[in-house]
Amino acid sequence: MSSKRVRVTVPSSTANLGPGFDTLGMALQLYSVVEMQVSEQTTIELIGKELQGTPTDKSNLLYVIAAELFQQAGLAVPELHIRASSEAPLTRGLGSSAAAIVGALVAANHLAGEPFTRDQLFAMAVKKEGHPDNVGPSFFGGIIVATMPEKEDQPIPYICLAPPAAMRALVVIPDYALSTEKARNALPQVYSKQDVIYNVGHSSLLVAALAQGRLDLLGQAMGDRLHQPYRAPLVPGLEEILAAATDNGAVGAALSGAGPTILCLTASDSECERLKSFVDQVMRGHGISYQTMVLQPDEHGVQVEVQ
Ligand SMILES: Nc1ncnc2c1ncn2[C@@H]1O[C@H](COP(=O)(O)OP(=O)(O)O)[C@@H](O)[C@H]1O
Ligand SMILES: N[C@@H](CCOP(=O)(O)O)C(=O)O
Repeated sequence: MSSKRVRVTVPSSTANLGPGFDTLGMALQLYSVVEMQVSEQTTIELIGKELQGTPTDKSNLLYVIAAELFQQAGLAVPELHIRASSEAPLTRGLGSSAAAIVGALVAANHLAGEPFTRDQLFAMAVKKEGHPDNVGPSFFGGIIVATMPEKEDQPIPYICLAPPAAMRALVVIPDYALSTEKARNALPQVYSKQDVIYNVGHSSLLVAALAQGRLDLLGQAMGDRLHQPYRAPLVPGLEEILAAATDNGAVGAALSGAGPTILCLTASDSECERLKSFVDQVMRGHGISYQTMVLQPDEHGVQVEVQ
């Protein structure tokens, strides 16, 4: 077991990108940091306002995930000093839980002497989250197309695409929380054939458009009928922004992850000001306070430093 301190930096993610429910996601330059070191006693230090209210005992997600990794490696679970921070707000649809899981797995794997490969860690993270679209970008960076394997013991099949160079993400982050669990519970159990065909077509077109840098097609390709219509009642302003973002400077728009953050993609930084004033009008109309950030895609994924 290593006695060194490991520092892991993990990008946030915006999952689904509209029609790619549970299968598509993009990493963003908005980071979580997890530092971990074997210690005599477990202490969890959470830095910054975003992690306020998160447990600082052994029920903390970071500790739970690290402990599970040591157990799976056949090692005794050590006491740990964990220090963490998050630039992304939690429960907003920017993949904070996925980033925490990835950060804790990678840090603990390092302390344990690297018993697991990157693909095994990815599979462990996917098992925890239940879908690969937010943990994939946090691990690998860029745009990830992934699906669940046919059999449980098979590796997660994925492809990583480089985001189109000039593309920017304007994220509209409301000041209220919406847990992924609640937003998943809003979805139906069964879909019509037409809606399934609609999403297969849109998701396929979206992946091809992103691969070829065809930002002009995103507005159409980002249409979705599997989750956004059912989550819209939980996210005031979503319907209006999805309907008119492309008339106001965006090349496409979607609910980010399970929401309530709304993602607007633009072809350059210069389109963002016009888009911000449109978003402001919609959100004020609903009396929702929010913040916006203009983010570039992250292309590196998780980064490890041993100190
Ligand atoms: N750095 C962290 N440390 C501990 N728990 C975390 C951390 N980041 C996220 N979480 C947990 O993940 C939950 C948010 O997950 P979720 O509802 O899926 O929203 P998100 O869209 O932000 O991933 C938080 O309420 C918290 O329990
Ligand atoms: N496909 C999932 C993605 C959840 O992402 P998160 O960032 O909200 O955790 C879903 O839409 O439920």
